[in-house]
Amino acid sequence: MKSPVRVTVTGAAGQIGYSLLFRIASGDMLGNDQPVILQLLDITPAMEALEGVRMELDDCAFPLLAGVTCTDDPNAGFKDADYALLVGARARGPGMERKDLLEANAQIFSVQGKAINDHASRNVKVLVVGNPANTNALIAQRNAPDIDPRNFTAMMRLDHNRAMTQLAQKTGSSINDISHMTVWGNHSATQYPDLFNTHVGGKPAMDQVDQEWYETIFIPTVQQRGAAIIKARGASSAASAANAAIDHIRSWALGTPADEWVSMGVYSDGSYGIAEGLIYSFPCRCANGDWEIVQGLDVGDFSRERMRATEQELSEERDAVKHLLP
Ligand SMILES: NC(=O)c1ccc[n+]([C@@H]2O[C@H](COP(=O)([O-])OP(=O)(O)OC[C@H]3O[C@@H](n4cnc5c(N)ncnc54)[C@H](O)[C@@H]3O)[C@@H](O)[C@H]2O)c1
Ligand SMILES: O=C(O)C[C@H](O)C(=O)O
Repeated sequence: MKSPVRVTVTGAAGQIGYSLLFRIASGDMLGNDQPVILQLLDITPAMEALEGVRMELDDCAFPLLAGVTCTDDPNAGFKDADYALLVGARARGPGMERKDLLEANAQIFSVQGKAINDHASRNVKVLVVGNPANTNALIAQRNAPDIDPRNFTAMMRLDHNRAMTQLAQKTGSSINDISHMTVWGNHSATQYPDLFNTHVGGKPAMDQVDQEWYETIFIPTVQQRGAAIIKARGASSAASAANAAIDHIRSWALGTPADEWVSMGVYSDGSYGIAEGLIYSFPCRCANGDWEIVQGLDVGDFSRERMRATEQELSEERDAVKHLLP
């Protein structure tokens, strides 16, 4: 049996937390041979509810769960963390864009970035889920100067999974037939789900759908899916968000299949002409606990324009929080 790894989850008493923790503890995220210690962080008024979640975790008698701590202190919450899932933040309501949350949530990520810098493992893998996820990841990363910036990522896997299903349903195929999906940019309404390199049943997706559906149905449906769920449920996506967080960390830690990639919000190194240092979603291959941006994909004028628009939005978000970026 491997020795346990420490997984910090913030906002652990919230909606996503409730769908996420039990799957981490059951081995869905890191494999069924990897014991975990859960370090649950939330704010002081949520401590009683969090205690209830801990009681339920106990009551599952998970063989892989080697310990659970609950705290409202970020310094304790991130102590020696090997993985950190930053979920805790306000969620948007109807009629809001995710960037409307910047002011309410940005401070959380500067405090937590500093706590990660001071207390987490030097190899900690950080996934930011709380919105606006990419810019919150940038804030955390910039407040953790002693950690490799590549270790800070933002969740785009929900968008990636949404795009896979929309395409499978349109083409009457199984999700297992879809490969090489890419969602570029920001987890926002400017994100660009790109089918030009995607395959359905091993053949180019764009030969199997028409351009009009792609432009007027597919792209807006994926871009607006979060809002559609808020409208229908009266609350933002939770189980599918937790599932995407599991998928993101699992790919990063355990690798992507040969010749396949996933979409991850990662530190831009200037690939595809995207400004260095933004947390931008690229197609990524993962192996040996590391990720790399897939190079050399076909990017025509249609794609280039949309990749730039979402980059521009991320630059504006970055400028809006520059007081929090050391
Ligand atoms: N990136 C994505 O794809 C994606 C998908 C779904 C939701 N989200 C975002 O995830 C976040 C959480 O969503 P939810 O539905 O679980 O919300 P929720 O309101 O149910 O839970 C949020 C939890 O965070 C806690 N929290 C607030 N401030 C905190 C702090 N400083 N430290 C630790 N915990 C803190 C709250 O007390 C609460 O328990 C929201 O910002 C939402 O918009 C992102
Ligand atoms: O849309 C939201 O605000 C929640 C989440 O980011 C989502 O995409 O479902």
